[in-house]
Amino acid sequence: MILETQPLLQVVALGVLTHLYFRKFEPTSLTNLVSIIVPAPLALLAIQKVAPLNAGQILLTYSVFLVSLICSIVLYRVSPFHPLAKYPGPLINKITQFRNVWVQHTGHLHLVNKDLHDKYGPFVRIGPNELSVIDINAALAILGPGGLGKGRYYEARKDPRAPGNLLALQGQAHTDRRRLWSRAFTNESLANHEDALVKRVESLLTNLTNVSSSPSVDLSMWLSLFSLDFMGDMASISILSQVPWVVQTAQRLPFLSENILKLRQFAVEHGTARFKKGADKKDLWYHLVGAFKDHQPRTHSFSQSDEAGLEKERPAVGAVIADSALAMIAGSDTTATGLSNLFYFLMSHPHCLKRLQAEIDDVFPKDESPLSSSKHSKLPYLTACINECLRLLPPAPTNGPRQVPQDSSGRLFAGRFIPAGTQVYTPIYSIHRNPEYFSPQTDEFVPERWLASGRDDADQTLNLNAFIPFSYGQANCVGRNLARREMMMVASAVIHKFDIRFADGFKPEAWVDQLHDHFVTTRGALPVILSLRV
Ligand code: HEM
Repeated sequence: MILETQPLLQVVALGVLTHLYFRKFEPTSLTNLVSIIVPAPLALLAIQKVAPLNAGQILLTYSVFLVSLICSIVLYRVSPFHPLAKYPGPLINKITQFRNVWVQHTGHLHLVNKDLHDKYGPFVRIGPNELSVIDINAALAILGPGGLGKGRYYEARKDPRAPGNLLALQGQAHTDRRRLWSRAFTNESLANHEDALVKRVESLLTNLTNVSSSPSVDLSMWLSLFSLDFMGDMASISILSQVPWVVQTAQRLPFLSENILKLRQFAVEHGTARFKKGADKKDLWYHLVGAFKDHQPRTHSFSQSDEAGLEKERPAVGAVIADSALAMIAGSDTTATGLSNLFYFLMSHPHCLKRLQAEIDDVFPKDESPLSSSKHSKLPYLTACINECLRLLPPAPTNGPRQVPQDSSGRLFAGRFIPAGTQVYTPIYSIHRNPEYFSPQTDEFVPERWLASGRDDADQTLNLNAFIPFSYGQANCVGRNLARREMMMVASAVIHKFDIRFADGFKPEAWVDQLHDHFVTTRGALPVILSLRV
């Protein structure tokens, strides 16, 4: 025997003790983890004074230690003593996060999640310390005022070298930064953004007209270019669509990938230039930085701003640049996905497209420009189509999780106790496809369900509270009104100007197959044929 029974039992005990320690002080980084796991068995061997020590003994000690640590963790996670034990879910998910990591990598998280809810019900344990909740009362209480804040999911996505953007901030810091963002999306501010929006929609129409003689036009790509350019206008970062990797980044978006770092660098360069130049329009940047009263270019270097004097604390330049980069990603890709999905649904349902085109023609007769938000309220069927599209294919399908504070005694939501430290997902895709909230034809594109005239049937269910494509509560989508305005304007303008159908040979199912959930949705090509209307 290379080690006696008693010393081996001590190694087993060390494995179990290490697990107990991890339960109280969860390692937050690999360095943290390794700095405990590597020295602990060596320290024990030193205490045991095993001599002479050889490689076999060290190997055995480490193996026994790791096996005991892992067994202790696994047994605890599946035991009735685990605080989430009463929640149903697949055994593998209770034991490890690795399955989720893999599923997330494949881009099918939203689909797998929906299957789990279909099988296990509205509360599912999807990870050792993770719950997914589609009971809308509980979900709204979790996301809404007095609910839960963001947790370790967002921490892990922060770049330690850069200041946090709005998405990554929590608590008072989030509230303070959000106040600046909100000013950029009031009705008055939206009216100020109208010119920039109209200009970009016009250039989209020109570009589509130029390529409309081709046998196939990738509409998804053109919508990406449009939304990137428009967000570039808003965030004061110009000529985005002429930089190919920016488009690639927006279309693929793995967090903090090489392209994201390049994007940040790009944002820093352009943001710094804008900062020096000053503001001549009231775009998003203007609100994040603060207004320049005199519209004069700056002649000296600033590290901080807020000349409007609306804030007690001036926002730091680095934070404004970080938020600017966030706007380009959060604001462009999501809207382009929403619009692409809308066209996909309309082309798949020609009778809906026909009805919509009639509505648009009615509101904007032949010689009238459709580029006016003031008439959007006269387009109820378009609003219904957009709602239905955002319901069936929400561009942020899983939504970011919230977390019960680690140092709390747990929280109660809709009568269900959720223990401290639990990360809670409120997956939008699964909520929107729950027949309890939307039926009949839950999985079908039926815009009529959103119209009062289509809801005569007493068997129809439309739970407006359960419609949360922009999430809900204090950290919901701050740009939602702008996103809707963009979608309304682009859709009405394109449908007003073109007849549109899938390109020959394109299989529409391929569109949905290529939608991947990577926090926001990534997508493939949408080949269409455009014919100018006479
Ligand atoms: C159809 C288009 C859009 C959809 C479906 C969408 C959806 C969402 C969702 C679900 C969230 C919550 C994420 C979370 O809690 O983890 C969010 C947050 C956010 N969205 Fe959007 N979004 C869209 C367009 C926009 C636009 C145009 C902007 C403008 C810049 C924008 C800026 C943001 C920002 C800054 C946040 C973070 C808010 C915060 O943490 O307080 N989004 N969006």
